[in-house]
Amino acid sequence: MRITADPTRTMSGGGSGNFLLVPIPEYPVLDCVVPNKNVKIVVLGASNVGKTALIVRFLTKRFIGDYEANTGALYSRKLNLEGEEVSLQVQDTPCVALQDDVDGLYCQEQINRSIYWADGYVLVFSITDYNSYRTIQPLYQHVRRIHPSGNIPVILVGNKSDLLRARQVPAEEGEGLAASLGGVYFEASARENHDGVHAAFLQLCQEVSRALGGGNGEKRRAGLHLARPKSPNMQELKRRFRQVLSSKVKSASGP
Ligand SMILES: Nc1nc2c(ncn2[C@@H]2O[C@H](COP(=O)(O)OP(=O)(O)OP(=O)(O)O)[C@@H](O)[C@H]2O)c(=O)[nH]1
Repeated sequence: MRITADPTRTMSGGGSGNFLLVPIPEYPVLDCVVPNKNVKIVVLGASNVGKTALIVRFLTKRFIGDYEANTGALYSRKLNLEGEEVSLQVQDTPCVALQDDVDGLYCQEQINRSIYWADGYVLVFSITDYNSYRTIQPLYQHVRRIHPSGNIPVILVGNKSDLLRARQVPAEEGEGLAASLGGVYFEASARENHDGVHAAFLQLCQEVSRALGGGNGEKRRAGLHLARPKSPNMQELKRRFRQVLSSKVKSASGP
């Protein structure tokens, strides 16, 4: 099935250029009128750390206060990376949790599929929640088990940096952990700052794009044609658009 952008679902964010937030076409991706390089990233972390808020902030430049617990929406937009236009897909995921009784991680099958599907990983914890920080190392090991060989482009995001007084994770611990994972550490606030969030996602997108090399379309793993993760919930997407648009109208008509 080929899906072109529906104007009612397309937004032009000031300065964000070429903005698209549309359902991902079923297949074949290469039939679509989109750039021939496809950057696929997945956002992972414990409950309530701000995964959805970070994605929405990156894609819309907005912070929308409350979200329903997410079931894993997939977002798409075009992005200009170092002069090259690429198609970016960002997969939101339900939370992961540490298991108390065993040395491991509770991770839904849906998340495993997203990890397998993705080329780059945003690992998120909240600087106000040490337990969310503790999930990162096992989470990274989990990603490694799914991709046992090769380079894993990863960034570590300590979110909620606006809540400094509630900080439980020192910045040095975040930096140290990121270094041990071979990634860069970003402290960000989805609530208060678009630039930090943008810088973090951009760093990962560039890394993935370089790893994909010459833009010849989908990276294949061992020749497999991988199923993409679950389709986005259209009602949920429409609801978020209504939220964004109504806040736009409010801010335009405000004092
Ligand atoms: N103060 C502050 N609150 C934030 C920030 N980012 C997200 N939040 C809030 O944290 C709560 C959780 O945000 P979500 O984006 O739903 O977090 P999530 O990780 O997707 O949550 P799950 O659906 O449980 O996996 C919401 O109430 C957000 O408004 C931030 O940077 N600062």
